Amino acid sequence: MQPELRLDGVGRRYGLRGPWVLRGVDLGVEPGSLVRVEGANGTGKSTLLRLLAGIDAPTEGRVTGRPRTAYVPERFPPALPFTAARYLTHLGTVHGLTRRAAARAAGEWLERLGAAGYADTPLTRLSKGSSQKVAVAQALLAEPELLVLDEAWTGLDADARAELERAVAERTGAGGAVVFVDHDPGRLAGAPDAVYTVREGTLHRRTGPATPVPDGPRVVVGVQGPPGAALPADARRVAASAEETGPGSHTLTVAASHSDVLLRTLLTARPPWHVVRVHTPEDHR
Ligand SMILES: Nc1ncnc2c1ncn2[C@@H]1O[C@H](COP(=O)(O)OP(=O)(O)OP(=O)(O)O)[C@@H](O)[C@H]1O
Repeated sequence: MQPELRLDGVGRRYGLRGPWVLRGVDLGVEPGSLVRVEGANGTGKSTLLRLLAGIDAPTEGRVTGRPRTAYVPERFPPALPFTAARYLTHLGTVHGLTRRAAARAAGEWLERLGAAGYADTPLTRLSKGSSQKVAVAQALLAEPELLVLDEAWTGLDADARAELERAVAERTGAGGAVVFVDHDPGRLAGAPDAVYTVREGTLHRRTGPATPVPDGPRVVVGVQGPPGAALPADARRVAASAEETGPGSHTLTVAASHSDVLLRTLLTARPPWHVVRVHTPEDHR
């Protein structure tokens, strides 16, 4: 069973006498949960994410229950003498994959993110967007139990952004936790289990409805689950509404921008759900 990562009384300041950036942070990240972190510029979001990712240690307080963690930093260091594929394969082996499995996973993720054409390009010659795809791929390679994403969507093209949203749904669907910061308030809107704001040097849990599901076009999805199975929690969160229409049959309404994430969540559920029908609300009448 995957451990729950916990921060208790955590504080961080830089330098012996630097001001406290964060103090008194108590936070648990449950397996399978999606957590959004918000806050104004320079409030300490990246500091918190580095602590969660385990690449920085708190000045005070305790971090316990570290799961297998992967991290997409705000700035990815590309100045390494490797091609994208060799770099990712190497990192895959560092994460515990065999060389063969790492090479396969590297190829699959470059393909999914639309960067297969850059597999043999040295990291130093990649554009900013392609570098970001490598940064995302290195974090997803080994199916981490905790995925920490610091502005990971920034610089990606629309297809890769959608692919990363699907990857997040897959991780949480598989029981992993995902913590993310993103400047777009609509990112994964409606999906997070918890939203925290970094303000005045500490963390505040946002109560009330999480980020509202955006207005705009909707899609209606008819699904049939395995006998007796409850609708997967991730699907329930992404959907704007869900209605049980018969034994195992549900009709879900979802923002069109989130329909891909919803479908992927259902199709990758274990056991998978059968998508019976996808249509617009107008067709439904
Ligand atoms: N390595 C460091 N050394 C010294 N000070 C740092 C370091 N990293 C962050 N800080 C300081 O800590 C504070 C919080 O920075 P942090 O990058 O965590 O905030 P943020 O909310 O992620 O900001 P942004 O939204 O601009 O990315 C800032 O005052 C920053 O200057």
